[in-house]
Amino acid sequence: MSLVSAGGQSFGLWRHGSNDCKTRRKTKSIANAALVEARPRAVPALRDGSGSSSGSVQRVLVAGRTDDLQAEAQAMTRAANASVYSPELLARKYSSRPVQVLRRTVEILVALGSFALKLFIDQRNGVLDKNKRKRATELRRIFTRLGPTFVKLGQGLSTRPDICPPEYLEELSELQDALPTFPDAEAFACIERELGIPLDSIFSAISASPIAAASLGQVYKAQLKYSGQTVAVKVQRPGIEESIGLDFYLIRGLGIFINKYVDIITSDVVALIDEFARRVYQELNYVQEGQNARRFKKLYADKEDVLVPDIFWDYTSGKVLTMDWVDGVKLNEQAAIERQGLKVLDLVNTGIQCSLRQLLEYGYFHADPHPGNLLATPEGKLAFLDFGMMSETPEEARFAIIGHVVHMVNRDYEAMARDYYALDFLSPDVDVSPIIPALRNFFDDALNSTVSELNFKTIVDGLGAVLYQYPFNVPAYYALILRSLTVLEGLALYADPNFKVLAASYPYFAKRLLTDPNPYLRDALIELLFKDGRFRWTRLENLLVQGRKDRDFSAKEALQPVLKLLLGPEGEELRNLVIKESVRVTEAVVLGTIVDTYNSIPDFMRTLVFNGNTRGPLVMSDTELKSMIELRDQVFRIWGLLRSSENFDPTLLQPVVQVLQQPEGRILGSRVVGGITQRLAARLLQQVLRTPATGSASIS
Ligand SMILES: Nc1ncnc2c1ncn2[C@@H]1O[C@H](COP(=O)(O)OP(=O)(O)OP(=O)(O)O)[C@@H](O)[C@H]1O
Repeated sequence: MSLVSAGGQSFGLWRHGSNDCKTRRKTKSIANAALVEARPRAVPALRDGSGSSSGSVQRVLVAGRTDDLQAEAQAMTRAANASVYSPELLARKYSSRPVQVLRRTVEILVALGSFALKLFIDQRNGVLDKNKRKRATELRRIFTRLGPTFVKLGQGLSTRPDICPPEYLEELSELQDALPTFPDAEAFACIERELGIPLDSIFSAISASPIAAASLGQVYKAQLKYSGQTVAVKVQRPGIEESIGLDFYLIRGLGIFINKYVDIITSDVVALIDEFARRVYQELNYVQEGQNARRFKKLYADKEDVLVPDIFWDYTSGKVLTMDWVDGVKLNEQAAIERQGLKVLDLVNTGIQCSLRQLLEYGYFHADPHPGNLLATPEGKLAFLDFGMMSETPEEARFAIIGHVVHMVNRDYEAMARDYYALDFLSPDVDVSPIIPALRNFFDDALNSTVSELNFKTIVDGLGAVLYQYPFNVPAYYALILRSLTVLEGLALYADPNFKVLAASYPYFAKRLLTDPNPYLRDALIELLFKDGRFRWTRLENLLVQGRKDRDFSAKEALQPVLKLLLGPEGEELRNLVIKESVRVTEAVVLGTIVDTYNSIPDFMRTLVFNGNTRGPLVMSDTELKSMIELRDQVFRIWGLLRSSENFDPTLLQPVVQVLQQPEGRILGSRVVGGITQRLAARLLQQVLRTPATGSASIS
């Protein structure tokens, strides 16, 4: 999209702007004053400068931040009259406008009524399932025709597997950027009105038409006059508050009717509508969106492969948002990305890692990561756009989600079903027992290979199908999480049909499990590592192999939470398990060494030393010996994994030494030694007596 010069005398663009020359001259001085202050990126400019001392750079940083805060405060003042959702105000307003209300009611009823009629006919003809996809496409088109409220409603429904069948979820998730544009003249007039400055004072150039038109606004590319920086300017659709206000008034009326007369719907429909409307109104306040972007950037853009545009507060208001222009290609334009020498899968991986941190670490996440909002920059960074819809995962739910994945890996369906209380899916009075067989049915089939080989969408659809049949209430944040990851998986699958989101996420889960001191995660780790009183070394090895793939993995933190528990008052059960396991491992190491030594002796020496007996140094079945050697090798491999980690620190073992030094530990140590001695003594006795064992070990 070419830029049109906005500054020159010969320039005709201003015809669209303010017609009042006097007003323009008056506002120009305001503009100049504002421009002096408008330096959101002053810091890099100074860093490039003439080698100022670190002290002065610090002072400038602080000054830059203060300027930014002031500019943000001014933007907030400009947005002070942004509408907030008030059902009472809407009721007061529209009860006195019956014609307008009637016209829109008929429009909506005709569109949705004809759709409902088709569903009714499908049901009578027994083709409801067969026509699902077709009807879902029709519903998407109807929502697009009915305008922004319904596009938003459709976008919202597309995240609700508990309400919509999968075909509808898929179709409705395509409701993006689907609306027609509005006249540029109105957009430019809106910028001038909102910022109180003529367009030519702000921009030296601006695209003559929008580069994108989305549900609530359209976006222009422009160049800032004071600095020459290229920016994106999002301008809200004129009259949008009016149109969504009327729609919400009507939809709420329907909700009141449902609450009163439709008994099969037990949820409070009006409360759901109010919550949704509140979110949409929040999206209409672009200052709020700018603040979301700033918070998101602070939390996640510390990684060099993530980019979040900076906001230019001086040119931002409730209806105008000015931010850094991001040069990039949408993540679903794979050919264009590859032409730049970038790999889609690398970018998707960055997206997945960033999403996991959003969802499970800070709990503050981008709730609308559709492909249009994710760009690949020429430097290979993943840029996030559109911070209108953000959501938060409550802290308990973050841990419960990780636990749920662990239970899924373990195929512990009882625990999975119980998780739904912690996840707030089910109220505590609901009996989970009927859900367990449903979960088992689905996952036993789906998980017949390893979980990491499983398609994320298959799991989501399967869970969705289970949730759809039971009295679940999926909190909005959870539905949004699923959507975020499904979107990323969908993008990855274009590039590599074998890509698995779970496999890509597992290193993060493994790292969190191995290192997070949160008691819930520590217990989940213990649960994962011990089953039926046995330590599962394969699980630990797998976790370490996976965890090491995560960039933030620190070997010295691995297992620390569990080691600490070992010493604590709550660690009794764990201590017993550890003692048993220590005996097993020590025995494997000692006997393994004996076997190795035996094998290293030349045949003629063996005959001499063992007095003609070549059956081996131990009386043990093949299987027993094999599993013992496997255990020993596995323990060595795990040790090797830890030692070869970059930041391995021998003090890692300090807690173990501490355990052994403390009275509690000494008891533990003596119990270990006692256990080993007993086992070795038994072996020795067996050896001496040479009980003829079936299939005794042939060692080679
Ligand atoms: N900073 C930017 N740099 C480059 N392009 C941008 C920028 N911001 C927005 N765009 C373009 O404009 C499009 C619409 O922007 P955005 O998604 O923020 O609008 P919206 O009205 O909030 O959309 P939605 O319907 O998803 O809520 C984006 O998909 C992207 O193509």
